[in-house]
Amino acid sequence: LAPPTQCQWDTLNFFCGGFCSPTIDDNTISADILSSIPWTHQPFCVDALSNTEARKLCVYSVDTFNENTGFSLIATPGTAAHLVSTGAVHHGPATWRSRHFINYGGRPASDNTDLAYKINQVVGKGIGVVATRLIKTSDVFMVSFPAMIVDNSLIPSLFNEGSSPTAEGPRLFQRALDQLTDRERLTSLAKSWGAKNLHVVDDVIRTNAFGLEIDGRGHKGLFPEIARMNHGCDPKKAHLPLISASIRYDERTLGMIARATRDIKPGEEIQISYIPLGLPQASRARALRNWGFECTCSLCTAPPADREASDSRRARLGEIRRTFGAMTAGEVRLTYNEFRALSHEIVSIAERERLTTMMVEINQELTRMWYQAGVYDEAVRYARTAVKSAKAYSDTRTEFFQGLRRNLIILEGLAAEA
Ligand SMILES: C[S@@+](CC[C@H](N)C(=O)[O-])C[C@H]1O[C@@H](n2cnc3c(N)ncnc32)[C@H](O)[C@@H]1O
Repeated sequence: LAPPTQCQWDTLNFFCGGFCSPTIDDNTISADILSSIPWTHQPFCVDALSNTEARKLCVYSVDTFNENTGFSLIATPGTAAHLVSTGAVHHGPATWRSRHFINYGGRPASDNTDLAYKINQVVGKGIGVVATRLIKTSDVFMVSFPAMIVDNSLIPSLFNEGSSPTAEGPRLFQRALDQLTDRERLTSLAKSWGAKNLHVVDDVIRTNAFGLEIDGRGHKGLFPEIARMNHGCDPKKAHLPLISASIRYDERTLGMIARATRDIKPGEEIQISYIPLGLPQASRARALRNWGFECTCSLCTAPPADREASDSRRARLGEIRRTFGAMTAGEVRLTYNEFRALSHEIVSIAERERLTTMMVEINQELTRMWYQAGVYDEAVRYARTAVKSAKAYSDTRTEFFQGLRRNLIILEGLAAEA
C-alpha cells in the first residue's frame, strides 16, 4: 500500500487516508485543481481580519448540494480542504436521497410523502415542528443539511456583546448568500429583516445557528429544518425524559440528525434543548436570553418549591462533577465507600431530573474513574449502562457508540481476569 498522501494543512497527516484535497483560495485556483474539488464557484477571500486569528477567510459554495438547494461555507482554506477531504461535501446529497427526512420551509420535498412531522405555526413560539405520526424512542425523524457554515471568528459580536461586527462580515455573508441556489430556505428564518443594521445572515445566525467544530475550529451551522425546532421541556411525567428529542452533528455527511429520546405522539410539538442539560433555573434563564424568549416549559414554570428542589439537586450534580474532576487531577482522594456513594448519588440525581441524554456522559465518566481506580466490576456496571443509554438516542453505527461497546468488552475481559 502506498503511504497516505500528506496534506499541506494536515501536518500530522491525521485525516488523509490517501484522499487529500488541496487548500485553495482565490489566488491558487488552477484547471487541474478545479477537476478535483466540489466547489461550483471560485473562492472569494478576504485577508487577515483585524479582530480574528484567521489569516484568510474565504467563501466556498457548491450549488448542487442537498438536492440543488446549495451550501456555502465561510471558512479558512484549511477548513475547506479538510471538509472536502472527509468526503462530506460530496456525500450529503446522496445521503439525502437515501433518507427521506426533510421538509424545508414548510414545503414537503417532492418525493417525500411519509414525513413523521410537519413544520407549522405553534402557539406563542412562531413556527415549530409537530409530529404527524407516532415516533418511537430512538427513531431518527429528521436529517437537515446545512445551508451555510460560518467560521466563529466572523461573528465576534455573538460572543462579545457590544462589539461591532467585523467590517468584512456583511460582504462575506452576502457573497455566501448570493451563491446559494435556494436563498429563501435560509432567509425565511430571519427575525428583524435588516433592522438594527444587521446583515440578514448575521440575524439568522443569532437565533438559529448550532455550534460545531470542524478540524478543531469553532463554527456556526445553519440547518434550516432543524432550526424550526423550538426549545422546551415536556409535561411533568416523572418516568419520561425531560426533552423529547436530541440532535447530533454527523461530520461524515454534514447532516444534523434529530432523534426521539422517547415515544412522541402524533400532534405533539417536538422540542429540543438549546442549552446544556442540567443547568439551574437562573443559568437557564441567562443562557436563553440569547434567543429572546422566556422559558415557559414545565420545569421553568413549576411551583417555586419544586424549582428550588430541582435547583439544589442540579447544584449538587455540579458539585459532584467538580469533585470527580478534582479526583482525576489527583487533588482529592476518596475512600472506596465515599466514591461508591457519590457514584450512586449522581446517577440518582440525573434520573430524578430526567436528564436522560446526560446519562451516557455520566456513566462514561464513572466507567473511566472506576477503571482508573482498578475496580473493574464497578467499571463494567457503568460501561453497560453507558451503552444502554447511548442506544436510546445515538446511532449504533457511529464511532462513538462502537467505542463505548469496545470499552465494555475490554472491561468485561479485565473483570473476568481479576
Ligand atoms: C431556532 S428558532 C426556532 C423556530 C422559530 N420558532 C421560528 O419561527 O422559526 C429560535 C426562536 O424560536 C423562538 N422560540 C424557541 N423556543 C421557544 C419557546 N420555548 N418559547 C417561545 N419562543 C421560542 C424564539 O423566538 C427563538 O429565538
